[in-house]
Amino acid sequence: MAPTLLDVADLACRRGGRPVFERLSFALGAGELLALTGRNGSGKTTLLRALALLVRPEAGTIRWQGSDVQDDPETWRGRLAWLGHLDGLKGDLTVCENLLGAERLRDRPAADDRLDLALVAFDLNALAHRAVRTLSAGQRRRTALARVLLTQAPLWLLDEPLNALDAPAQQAFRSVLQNHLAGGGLAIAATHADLGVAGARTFELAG
Ligand SMILES: Nc1ncnc2c1ncn2[C@@H]1O[C@H](COP(=O)(O)OP(=O)(O)OP(=O)(O)O)[C@@H](O)[C@H]1O
Repeated sequence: MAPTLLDVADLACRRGGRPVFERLSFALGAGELLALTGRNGSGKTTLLRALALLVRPEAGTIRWQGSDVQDDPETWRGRLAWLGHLDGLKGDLTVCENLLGAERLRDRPAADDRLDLALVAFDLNALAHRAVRTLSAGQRRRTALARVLLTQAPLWLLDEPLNALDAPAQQAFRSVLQNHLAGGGLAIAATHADLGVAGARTFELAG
């Protein structure tokens, strides 16, 4: 097993006043993928949101290389790429503008070659200058995944990444994810389907 980078210990979260999970612990190292499984409502999204500091845990710690991420939320957010249920894209902007805008927000303008690679990886070249509101659900999902790739963040948090993707797009996603892991990246993905990535570990939330 790779040395631990992300260490989650005794995490507990409540939503709407009800406990979702408690005493949840796991560790993840470079090159590892954790697939979060479990029934509807078992807490997969809640766990991803807690890791992204979008939901405040009731108890427990999230450490990156030994430091509590709550001590420096800004730096922690810079280490994450987030793909939610909703794609989080701006409908009036084009595919390219969405990708470049997200990187500008991170204060890391994307070089043209990295943008091209992200567009090619998800077969988006022909759609690059289309407004996102004119795209299909799968095309929007591919755009959101291209944005994840563009971040070059070490930890990817992905909520149902295969949603709306056709078979070629699912294959493109697998290959991008495998490259990310091979380069020492980490990923945590909530999923109801087999991600199809060899060596993935599974963490089942009991609900
Ligand atoms: N904003 C909210 N307010 C109150 N309760 C919430 C809220 N969001 C989620 N919950 C509750 O928290 C629990 C966990 O929800 P969560 O979305 O994390 O589950 P999930 O495993 O991702 O489900 P699914 O497989 O349906 O996507 C559920 O019981 C849900 O009803």
